[in-house]
Amino acid sequence: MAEKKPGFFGRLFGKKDDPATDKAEEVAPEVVEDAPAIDAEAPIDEPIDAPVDQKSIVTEPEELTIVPEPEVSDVPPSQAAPASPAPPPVPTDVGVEEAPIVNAAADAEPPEPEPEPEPEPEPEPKKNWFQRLTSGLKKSSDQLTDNIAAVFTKKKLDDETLEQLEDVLIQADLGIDTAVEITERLAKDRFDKEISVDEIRQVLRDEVAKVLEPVAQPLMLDGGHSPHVILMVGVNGSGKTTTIGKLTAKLTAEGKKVVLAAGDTFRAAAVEQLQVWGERSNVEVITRPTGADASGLAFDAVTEAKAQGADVLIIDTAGRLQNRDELMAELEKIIRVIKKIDETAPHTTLLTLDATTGQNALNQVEIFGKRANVSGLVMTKLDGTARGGILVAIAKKYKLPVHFIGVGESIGDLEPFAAQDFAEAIAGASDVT
Ligand SMILES: Nc1nc2c(ncn2[C@@H]2O[C@H](COP(=O)(O)OP(=O)(O)OP(=O)(O)O)[C@@H](O)[C@H]2O)c(=O)[nH]1
Repeated sequence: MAEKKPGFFGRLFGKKDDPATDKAEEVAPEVVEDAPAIDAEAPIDEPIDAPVDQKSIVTEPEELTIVPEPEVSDVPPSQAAPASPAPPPVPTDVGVEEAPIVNAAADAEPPEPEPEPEPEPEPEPKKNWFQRLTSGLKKSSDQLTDNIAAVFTKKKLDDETLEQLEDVLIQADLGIDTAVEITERLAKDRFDKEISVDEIRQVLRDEVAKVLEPVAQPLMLDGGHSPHVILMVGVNGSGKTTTIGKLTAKLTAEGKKVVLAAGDTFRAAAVEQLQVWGERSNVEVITRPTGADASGLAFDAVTEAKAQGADVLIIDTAGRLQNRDELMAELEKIIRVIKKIDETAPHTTLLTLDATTGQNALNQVEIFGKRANVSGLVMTKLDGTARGGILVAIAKKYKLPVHFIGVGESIGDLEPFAAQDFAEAIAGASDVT
């Protein structure tokens, strides 16, 4: 398992001890007043499963990246806390004289014994990051290995099995190039020989790791910029805002002063969602009323974050489909406007990709890459998808750095991308050498 690399932000910025402070009052008052009240129905509430203990973020940054928030509970609230037994019914139609208390007690049936309280279920042992990654990618790896096993009924590697194996790998979204490389390597080394599924998984793991290693790069924050501007882009629902929330928690835990900008000015709920994440890390969220110009907000946010001496400004943007030309043009405008203040900004443009979208993610990288000059990727929702292989195809084709992957909705479910861990998890090969 590759070594975890928390602390790279610290190394880049040096040990500037500037814990984020509550800047909520500094948001322009008229903006706060204009902001609509939080809608209890809004989907933003779903991932917010427990308030974050801010002290633990600041004082125990190492823990933050590893220990997840409690999972969103499937247990309905009624079961989570057993209700106290109902009080005995009070007779209302019996007068005091007609119902002598002593006799009533003597005649009464012996009281039912108190039901034994249900034993508390054993708390699930906390999974480490690699275990969560492996269980997140289980669907992908199970499907892959089942299909490989189905191909290798004959045990001998011949042309037919190689061809079938290639199909299986392509169906797993790994991409044609990687599929061909894997089968070619097998053909070269093992043609006409007996081979087991484990041996194939081993080759699969090694080849996937080879593709991913060059792109597994930590997010580098350039301490020379104040602030380092991160622009978050991607299609609707790909996980931009959630990733910003998780990333902010990491950065503030390292003592960085972070400011957020709610660039999705189309949807009040999107602004509120970012505000909730901002509160969790106790950072300021710059907002404008719904319908305001997103590039104007970006301009103000860079100006404001600069004035505050923030280390990092993260600008959220509205989700947009890559084939909507006018929306992509709006994104280009946001970037142009940011450059008016700092021509080197945005210093990082992160494209969030939803792993469950499969092949369409390739097209997203292509178009966002060209129009927004994407500098790095975050792949979200790798938990529970059978399509995790797409990251391999993207890495092979575009060679863009992959900084983080998300395997859940909670604050701790974002980790720097580690090629070897991913390769092992997707090949289901942690048990083969
Ligand atoms: N399972 C899982 N869900 C995630 C992950 N990341 C985000 N989500 C969920 O995906 C949904 C969409 O996430 P958002 O962060 O709102 O996505 P967005 O890109 O900001 O969405 P728009 O503002 O509509 O463009 C939310 O329900 C998140 O909780 C992840 O890694 N795993």
